[in-house]
Amino acid sequence: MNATAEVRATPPVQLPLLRSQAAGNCYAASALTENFAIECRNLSYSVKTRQGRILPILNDCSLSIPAGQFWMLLGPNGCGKSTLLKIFGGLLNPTGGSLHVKKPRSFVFQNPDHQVVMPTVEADVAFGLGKFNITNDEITSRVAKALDAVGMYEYLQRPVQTLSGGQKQRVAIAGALAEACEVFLLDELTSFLDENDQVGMVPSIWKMGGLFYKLILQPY
Ligand SMILES: Nc1ncnc2c1ncn2[C@@H]1O[C@H](COP(=O)(O)OP(=O)(O)OP(=O)(O)O)[C@@H](O)[C@H]1O
Repeated sequence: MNATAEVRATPPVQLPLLRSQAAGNCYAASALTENFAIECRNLSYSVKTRQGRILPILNDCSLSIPAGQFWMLLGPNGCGKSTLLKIFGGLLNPTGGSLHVKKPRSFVFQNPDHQVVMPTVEADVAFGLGKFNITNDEITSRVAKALDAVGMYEYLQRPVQTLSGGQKQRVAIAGALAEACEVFLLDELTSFLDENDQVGMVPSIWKMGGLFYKLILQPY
């Protein structure tokens, strides 16, 4: 991904279209601030191939995402959206540039099979809450609210292996919502959902996560 990637705000918040900036331009001189939910400057990421060649994947990516807003990053297949999101989620380390992401943050993978791991829907959504110092009642309440937000409350006791791909994706989203993180990172959140559900999901997440900062990445 280079300076051609676009970041667009999605409804309900309308924001001007931004473009990532080339290295050495407006961001080069100043330090990152904590004013943004996500901010990166001149970020790069490369991998080493089996032949020992350095393969650049991200090159000079700069963007600033304000807190409390819902953003979508659009770009063609293979341009580096997932890689950038994984860097924001702390799953990959950038090889260059600077980065600030508010914490805690939660990440929803493109493929829910990589995320939905517990035997039942209820257990899966509650899984990530084990790391918080909260009561069982609070866990039950958060699980119920998160499942309600994605239209899956009635599936509370369902074994996850009986769910469809789209239902699993909803459960994965509910798991992230239940954690009530500062930054909410969704990689192609609607890839397993049908057209109607895609339209409905964004407002549901917006409503549930009104206090969250969100970033969604999808191909054109
Ligand atoms: N570990 C790796 N080794 C080699 N190439 C990689 C590696 N990780 C990513 N790539 C390549 O980097 C590019 C960006 O991949 P990425 O998954 O970030 O793209 P994307 O924009 O999310 O694509 P899509 O819209 O198809 O999901 C692709 O060409 C991919 O093949």
